[in-house]
Amino acid sequence: MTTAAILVAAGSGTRLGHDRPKALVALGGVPLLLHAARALAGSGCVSRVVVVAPAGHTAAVAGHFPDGVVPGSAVGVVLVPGGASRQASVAAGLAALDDDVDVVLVHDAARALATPALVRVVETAVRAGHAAVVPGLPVTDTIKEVGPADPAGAAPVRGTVDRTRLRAVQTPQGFVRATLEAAHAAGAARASDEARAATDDAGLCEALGVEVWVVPGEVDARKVTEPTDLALAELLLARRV
Ligand SMILES: Nc1ccn([C@@H]2O[C@H](COP(=O)(O)OP(=O)(O)OP(=O)(O)O)[C@@H](O)[C@H]2O)c(=O)n1
Ligand SMILES: C[C@](O)(CO)[C@H](O)COP(=O)(O)O
Repeated sequence: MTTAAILVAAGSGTRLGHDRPKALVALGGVPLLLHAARALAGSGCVSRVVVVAPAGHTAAVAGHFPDGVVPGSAVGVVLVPGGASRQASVAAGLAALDDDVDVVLVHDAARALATPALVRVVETAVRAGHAAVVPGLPVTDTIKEVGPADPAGAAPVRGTVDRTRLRAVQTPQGFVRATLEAAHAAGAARASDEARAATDDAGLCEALGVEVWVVPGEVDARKVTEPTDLALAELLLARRV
């Protein structure tokens, strides 16, 4: 029984707007991807991490993992270059897993402050018998379904969704390896086109008819997408020390 993690870090970070790929942007002086890798290693349940690096930046990424391990741990790191979409990057990570791995956690470098405790909760739920597990939080805004927007950008409301039935899902997402591989194989045609690619791995499993389970997520696992998210992450990090 071996659990490995795929840490997807190959995105460009267009919405964050920095001069380097988002995963290499510093949070409290440490790159996002290193925060995320430390949480995976610190969970105690992850034996290896496959880091999916931005094309053209593999040397910079490797520099953060001297001796081929997550710093401060004995958890080995393998580096692979990413793809055109998040889905393609996860597929590249899947292809690099060792044969003994039976459970896979897929984690966004952009969710840098997800805690080791959350990693354990997800992994435990998979080991307990759920083939696909995602962390999620209740939605706090009222959600409207809308029609096409007019030229000024205003869109007509088509309805109000029952938010008690909704969850905003996070990573790490956990899977029985064979389930995740089957889901990626079935959805492979979508991976090269960002517009058609799955936005998360659980979605690929759902498309295959696999039941996906949600466990409680955490505020700290919020995704760094835009500059205000990075500012908020700095506050969350400062609160920890
Ligand atoms: N081709 C891609 C695209 C995304 N990701 C990773 O998937 C996670 C979630 O993606 P997102 O937050 O959307 O990152 P970016 O694609 O970099 O953001 P943007 O859309 O603003 O460019 C990130 O850790 C990102 O590095 C990846 O590995 N490969
Ligand atoms: C996987 C994810 O973080 C779950 O919420 C999310 O779907 C990533 O989406 P993005 O469009 O790649 O940021």
